[in-house]
Amino acid sequence: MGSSAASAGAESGLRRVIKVGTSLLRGSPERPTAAVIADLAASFSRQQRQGDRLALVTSGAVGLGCEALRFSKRPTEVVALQAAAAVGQGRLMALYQDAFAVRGLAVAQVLLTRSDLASRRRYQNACRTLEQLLEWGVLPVVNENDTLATDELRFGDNDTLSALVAVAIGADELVLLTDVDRLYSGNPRTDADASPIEEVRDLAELERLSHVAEGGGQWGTGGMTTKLAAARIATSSGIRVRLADGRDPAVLDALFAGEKVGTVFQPSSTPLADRKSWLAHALLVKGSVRVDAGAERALLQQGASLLAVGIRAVEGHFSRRDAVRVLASDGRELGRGLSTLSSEELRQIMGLSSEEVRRRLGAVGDAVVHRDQLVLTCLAS
Ligand SMILES: Nc1ncnc2c1ncn2[C@@H]1O[C@H](COP(=O)(O)OP(=O)(O)O)[C@@H](O)[C@H]1O
Ligand SMILES: N[C@@H](CCC(=O)OP(=O)(O)O)C(=O)O
Repeated sequence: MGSSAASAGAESGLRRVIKVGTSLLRGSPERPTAAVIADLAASFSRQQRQGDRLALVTSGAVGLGCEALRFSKRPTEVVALQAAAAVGQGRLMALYQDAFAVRGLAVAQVLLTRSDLASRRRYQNACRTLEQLLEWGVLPVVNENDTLATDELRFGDNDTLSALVAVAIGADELVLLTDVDRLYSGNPRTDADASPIEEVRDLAELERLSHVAEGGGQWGTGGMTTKLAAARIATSSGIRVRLADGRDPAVLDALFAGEKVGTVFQPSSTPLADRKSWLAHALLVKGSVRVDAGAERALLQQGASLLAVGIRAVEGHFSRRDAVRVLASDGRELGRGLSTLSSEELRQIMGLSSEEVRRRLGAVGDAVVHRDQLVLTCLAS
């Protein structure tokens, strides 16, 4: 995020986002939820004193709601999940408030929906609020606004949300705490031969590993699949990701001390800038445009804007300023960006020269997707 970069420069410590999954926050008879949170508070307060700026992304609203309602398993209907989250979110915050107060730390509830982050104005607003909390030394405790998020606009899991929060605050590191000690070559619960993976060096290696990820347990939602998606978002934005076992109360201190635990995903050496990262990851894509070989060359080799003359097909229904995928003629994704024209307008003018476009549509700019509003996702490494 623009403003965070400047203020982050003056800090002595690191900016870190720690995501705590449902699998941990459900607790166990030996280590109930309150004990998990008390351990987090102890580690957080030590690290804040070292100069780090920390934000927490927490799951657990549905899990704690289900516990309060004495449900034996997670409901599957969205409305029941939303109502359970409404029961659990207040309980979750009360636990954080109490445990962090013991350590002298104030906490702030931040509830976000996917559409908040997909609108640039609301995204920047959220960034500013998070920045203010960090400056005050107050811990943002972020969760998805489960009760309000509509089905098609839900993250559902908090892994993706945590990566976007890490991008939003200009974090150096994203820590994913879960109930498995690291990434394996297969789900260790079902595959006895799965071998541990300690380091994922770049995005190409991450892509090659995508097949190893499976879903999670009874209470977690995304499993390893969404953790790898989160790692892709964060590392392509220059943020190191560490996946570690939150069942171990000493794990955060070890991570903060720089010890090798869990799996580390190294950040890209050519990270996307803030705006491009937002275009690549936060947007809700409404449709796509397919371009010819000449347009593909102009976009990839010259960094040009996309003009109507290179568009061969338009898919979906979208309005001016909506996000679209830019596809090669064979369907490969080249990039994502904001379209200056609606799908209906584009269908009238695709393949036409800029002069002809103006004759038909009046005073519109040459670029259908301006290069400043376009990120070439196919070049990310
Ligand atoms: N390749 C893999 N390596 C490690 N864990 C995996 C893998 N594939 C699937 N998993 C599962 O992912 C689970 C963690 O995800 P999840 O239950 O969603 O946790 P959380 O609630 O912390 O997000 C682990 O318990 C493990 O069973
Ligand atoms: N927002 C939801 C989180 C959903 C969830 O289970 O996420 P995760 O811990 O990533 O599997 C909640 O608070 O229950």
